[in-house]
Amino acid sequence: MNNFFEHEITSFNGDPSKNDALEEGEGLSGAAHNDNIVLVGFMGTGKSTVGRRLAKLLGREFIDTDLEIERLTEMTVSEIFRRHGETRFRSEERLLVKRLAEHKGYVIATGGGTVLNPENWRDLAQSGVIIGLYAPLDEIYKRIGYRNDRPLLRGDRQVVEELWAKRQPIYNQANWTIDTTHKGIEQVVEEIFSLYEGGSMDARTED
Ligand SMILES: Nc1ncnc2c1ncn2[C@@H]1O[C@H](COP(=O)(O)OP(=O)(O)OP(=O)(O)O)[C@@H](O)[C@H]1O
Ligand SMILES: O=C(O)C1=C[C@@H](O)[C@@H](O)[C@H](O)C1
Ligand SMILES: [Mg+2]
Repeated sequence: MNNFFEHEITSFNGDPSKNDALEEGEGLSGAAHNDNIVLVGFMGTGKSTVGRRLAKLLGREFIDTDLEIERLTEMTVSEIFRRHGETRFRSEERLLVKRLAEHKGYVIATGGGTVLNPENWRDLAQSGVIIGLYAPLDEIYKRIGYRNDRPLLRGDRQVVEELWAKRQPIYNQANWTIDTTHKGIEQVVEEIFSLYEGGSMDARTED
């Protein structure tokens, strides 16, 4: 367990503005600077896009678990789901997380379902700080609703809505949560960067 976990864990009550995990003057400072920075959140919240830019800004190695699984299996995520089922995908994810968590200094964009496995959450949390990216479902559909590369987004909206709602309490256990709804990608990157620099960004995410 490292210093990050002295922070209050957030509790989800349907309102991301209730996240008050970050106190004035706190940030990702000191020795913690080499810990992994792990982005979690629902599909389309920006983990991959933000993570890649953040890593570049910090001069860190960037790992996108979905892309890494695609590279290792030589299949797209959709292909894995279609040909072998979600269970196979989750087991690839689990194996990868175990290995990643042994490293330091990465920026890691997880897949939308990676941290639903408590063992993945535990390993990633032990390896660094977990930052939750939040967006409401309407916004997520605007961003990625037209795409067909996320098998779990292809179902009825009602089913996706249930999935989204069920997952929020899990994502909301992140050390910090950033509401990305009315923010551009660069702004989200900058907010995480400020945290990293030890600034006093307020994670309650007022716009
Ligand atoms: N803050 C934002 N504002 C507007 N569009 C965004 C924002 N963040 C991400 N996007 C866009 O949403 C799309 C999905 O982003 P991205 O692939 O980074 O999501 P993700 O969280 O990695 O999703 P997944 O869990 O499926 O991997 C991209 O087209 C990206 O440009
Ligand atoms: O939310 C999810 O469960 C998923 C999100 C994507 O990142 C991929 O990992 C895959 O499509 C499953
Ligand atoms: Mg992604």
